[in-house]
Amino acid sequence: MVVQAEEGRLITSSVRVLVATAVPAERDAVARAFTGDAVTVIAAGVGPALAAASTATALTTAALEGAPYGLVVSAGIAGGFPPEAPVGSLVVADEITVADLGAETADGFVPVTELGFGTVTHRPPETLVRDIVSATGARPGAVLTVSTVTGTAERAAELRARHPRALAEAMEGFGVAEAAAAHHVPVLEIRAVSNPVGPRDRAAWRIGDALAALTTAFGKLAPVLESWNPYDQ
Ligand SMILES: O=C(O)c1cccc(C(=O)CC[C@H]2O[C@@H](n3cnc4c(=O)[nH]cnc43)[C@H](O)[C@@H]2O)c1
Repeated sequence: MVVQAEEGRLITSSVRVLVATAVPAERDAVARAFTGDAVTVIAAGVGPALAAASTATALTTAALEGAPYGLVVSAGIAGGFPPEAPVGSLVVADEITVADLGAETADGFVPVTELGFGTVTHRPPETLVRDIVSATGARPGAVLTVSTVTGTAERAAELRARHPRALAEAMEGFGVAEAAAAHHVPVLEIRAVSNPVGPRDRAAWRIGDALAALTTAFGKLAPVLESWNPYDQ
């Protein structure tokens, strides 16, 4: 709920929230937690490019209709870095960092920012991250966005060496955050861990458990999101 003083009167209005998941199963898991129309949940597609395009389209459409979103949330399942983010746990991003946007050199990976371009990190509002931690028990930390799911212990170790605060990796957060930034709208990323980041074992992914954790988390989040004051960042 936003409260604004205008000519001596108090105006209250709810922030409209857009939640962007990757696939329909994630969308349905999140949507199950909400009633009413303050929160819209979309399946924006897999990977940062499609997630960015879908999110930007939804934001533009809402703005043109005169009902803009005030908050964007990237949500879904993710790989968790053990031992901090075990399977079934919940993670909230205090930074959303793209891990593979840059150049490979003889001296190792160089992020695009060190090449003089763009950005590699978006930071969600601190107060909101804190409130989400309190409401859900989620662990706060860096969530990485990758275009290729990690499949070896070596790659997992390399990512953690470059990003010691990383708790999880997924494939959409940075794309969703770029779209939100283009619209000057704050962004969050919330992930339920379905698998460890490391050697590929797709059959071992606990997708059902992670989707259930997502529904439970968003059930606890509903009042937090609906009462958030964007002026309190
Ligand atoms: O097959 C299903 O029923 C199903 C249900 C929900 C989601 C899926 C996905 O495959 C979603 C892919 C989505 O998950 C994220 N993800 C999960 N684990 C990882 C990981 O270890 N590394 C990177 N991304 C991961 C990612 O955001 C994908 O978009 C299937």
